[in-house]
Amino acid sequence: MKIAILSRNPNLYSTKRLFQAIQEAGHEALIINHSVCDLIIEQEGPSIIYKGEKVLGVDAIIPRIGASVTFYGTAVVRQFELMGAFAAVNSQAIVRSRDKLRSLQILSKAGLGMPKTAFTNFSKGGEKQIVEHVGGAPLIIKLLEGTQGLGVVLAETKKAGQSVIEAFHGLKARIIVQEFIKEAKGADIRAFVVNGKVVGAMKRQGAEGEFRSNLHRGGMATVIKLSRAEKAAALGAAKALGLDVAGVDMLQSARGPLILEVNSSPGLEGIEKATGVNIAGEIVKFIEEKVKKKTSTSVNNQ
Ligand SMILES: Nc1ncnc2c1ncn2[C@@H]1O[C@H](COP(=O)(O)OP(=O)(O)OP(=O)(O)O)[C@@H](O)[C@H]1O
Ligand SMILES: [Mg+2]
Ligand SMILES: [Mg+2]
Repeated sequence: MKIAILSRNPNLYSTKRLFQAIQEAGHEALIINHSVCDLIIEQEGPSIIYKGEKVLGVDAIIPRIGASVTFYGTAVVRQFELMGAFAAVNSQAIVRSRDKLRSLQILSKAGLGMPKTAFTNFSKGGEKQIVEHVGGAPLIIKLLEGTQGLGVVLAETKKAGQSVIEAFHGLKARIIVQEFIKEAKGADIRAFVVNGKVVGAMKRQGAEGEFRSNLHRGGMATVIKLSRAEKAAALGAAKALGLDVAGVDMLQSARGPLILEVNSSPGLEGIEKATGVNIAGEIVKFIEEKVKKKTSTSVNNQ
């Protein structure tokens, strides 16, 4: 099988590990920088030109699309899908998961727990009311498309909350406002889901005095065994968003696990190092299973 990793940086831990896992399983591995692919769309069918040559014979792709290139990256994933390649993460699901608001709407419809969240259309003068919607202070304000913990603010008082909302809206930045989950104590849980199974889980504890647990913000990761409810929440979230490979972030609260967000290109370094699990290998196994099934159904249908 020929499996391509869509990644802009071949030196990233995740890219290197996936490359290695593909080769270890006896397949041909290649890395394609999606940001410099040209997409050709014509009557004879879709094709991709990469470094001056037509991309041919790719059986499956593993998209690793950074948040800043979601639009172009997902167009490339879609093109591969149209060309018949199996995508470990579906293009529509990536788009869905990138929008925090849309994801939370879908997760709430699926009956999953989450911090109470409010969204408003730059309402001038309505800041006080938004703060009340989520139960007053302390509260969390986040940019809709932030990542690595940047653009997440904790407001300790109602007044501070209102000013931050005003400031973001003044800059025309879209935000969500959320109840602050105190019991989480600056920690969150990352469950790594592959093909309807939790293949690894870690708890990330924020640095001293930091409410954000992101590893990029100095958080520390340790392996954790999930409760039954946490496992069910992680699997439910990945399923609701249509992601076969996902990093589900949850907070532990007095009312059970609360989903924060679901990542469609979750990093492998933190989770593999914390758990010792060969997560890259699990992703390759999943692809093998899907592509085999696809080939056998097409034979059966002939
Ligand atoms: N409602 C909340 N209550 C308590 N802590 C929170 C809340 N929301 C976020 N946090 C903390 O802040 C961190 C960053 O928030 P979140 O994951 O939503 O942002 P992000 O910038 O998208 O991060 P990522 O890099 O994981 O995409 C969380 O991991 C968690 O530790
Ligand atoms: Mg995020
Ligand atoms: Mg997060």
